Amino acid sequence: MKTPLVCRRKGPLRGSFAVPGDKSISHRALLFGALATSPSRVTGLLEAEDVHSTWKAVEALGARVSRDGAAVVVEPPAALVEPADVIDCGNSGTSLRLLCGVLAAVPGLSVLTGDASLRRRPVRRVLDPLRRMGADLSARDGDRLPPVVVKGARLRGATHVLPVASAQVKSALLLAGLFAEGETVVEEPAPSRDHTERMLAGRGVALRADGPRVAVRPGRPAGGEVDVPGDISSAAFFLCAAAGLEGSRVTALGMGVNPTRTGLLDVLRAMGARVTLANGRESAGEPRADVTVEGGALAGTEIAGPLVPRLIDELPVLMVLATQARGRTVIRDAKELRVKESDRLATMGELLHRAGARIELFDDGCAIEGPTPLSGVAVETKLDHRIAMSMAVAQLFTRGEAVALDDVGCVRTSFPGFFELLDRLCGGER
Ligand SMILES: O=C(O)C1=C[C@@H](OP(=O)(O)O)[C@@H](O)[C@H](O)C1
Ligand SMILES: C=C(OP(=O)(O)O)C(=O)O
Repeated sequence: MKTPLVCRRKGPLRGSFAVPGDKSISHRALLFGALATSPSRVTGLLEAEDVHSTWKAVEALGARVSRDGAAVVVEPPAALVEPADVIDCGNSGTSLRLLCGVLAAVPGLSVLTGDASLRRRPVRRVLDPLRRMGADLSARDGDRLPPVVVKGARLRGATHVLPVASAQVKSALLLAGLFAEGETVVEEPAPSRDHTERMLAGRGVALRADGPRVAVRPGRPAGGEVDVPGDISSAAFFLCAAAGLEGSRVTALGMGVNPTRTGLLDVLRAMGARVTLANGRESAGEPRADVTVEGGALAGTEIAGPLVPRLIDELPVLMVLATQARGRTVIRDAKELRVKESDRLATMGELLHRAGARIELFDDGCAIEGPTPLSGVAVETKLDHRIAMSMAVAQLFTRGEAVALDDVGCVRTSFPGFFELLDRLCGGER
């Protein structure tokens, strides 16, 4: 039995912080580096368990990944090789799904698995469209769940119309398209994060993106330099905490502000928070800025439609913030939350309800009526880092009561320094 972590911090939050590297871009920097025609040099890589899963996977496929001071160097093999063992993706859905697209074309047999959480997450969404390209994949429970077994095959391009917006599915298909004969087209119902498109196009791959439709032709990316911007999905916990706590002012330095990821900033503004961007710049095809959020009175808002893929991972902490806003916040079109590291709608719904929030759950979202003070709760984190961090933020909105987390190790998947940073921004008060 693990010792629970009891959160007793108090706001307001003040200060600036360097945001840890973007997880999505870090995965891609390693994986695309392994497919490249020359070495890549990555700075600002997120050092967290999910990214280390991709790191180990590309090594198993023949890439050499080494440290050079603060940089990570990826030396690609002449061609990817059959892995000698099962590839363990740990808790990382991005690693597993993107690798399906690559391994579909690697000669030999590969097996992808993960922890108990990842082995409950759906894979048919990548298996079915990859099969239409000639790929040979199968999975447990009638092709529903990992482990996934892949036999490398000759692939042909295809046009895919995705039923849900998913950057992981889109990326897996575009990666398979690099090895396929002819053109591969992916169309989404709404644009999801476009880091794959930016990085591949920036490295000379023949890729055209036109709104929610992306087309790619076969080819290998060139190597190159990637300076990974800070992850808005990690900064979100502090930006939301600051927005809801009067007297707060925090600045996230060097945060990625790719428009396919900044739904959170739009929502904070719509709720009445003051959000300002300074020092805007671009590197490796990705915009970044220093983003300041100040706390104040908030109002409820609506989150639905194409906004949802632009903030999908921020919804658990936005649910916490909604409990502090005056009026009703409605979240719709977010059924995807049910197939993340945990069923995030059910998990957050139950936790916030127990903490005293007025919350009604729908199949694809929820309605939250605020403001309500929260009370302390015991949290089962269910191997879900975003639940742990969201509930640590929830504690800041209690009247000093503690939130107890059964497991804090899960934050290492995306944000190993989370609790230390929370302490610092809260002035060290516990
Ligand atoms: O492509 C990516 O890097 C990611 C895509 C999203 O998942 P879906 O593609 O399942 O929406 C997101 O939730 C995940 O954290 C990272
Ligand atoms: C859903 C997430 O990641 P993944 O799908 O890569 O496990 C996340 O980080 O919130």
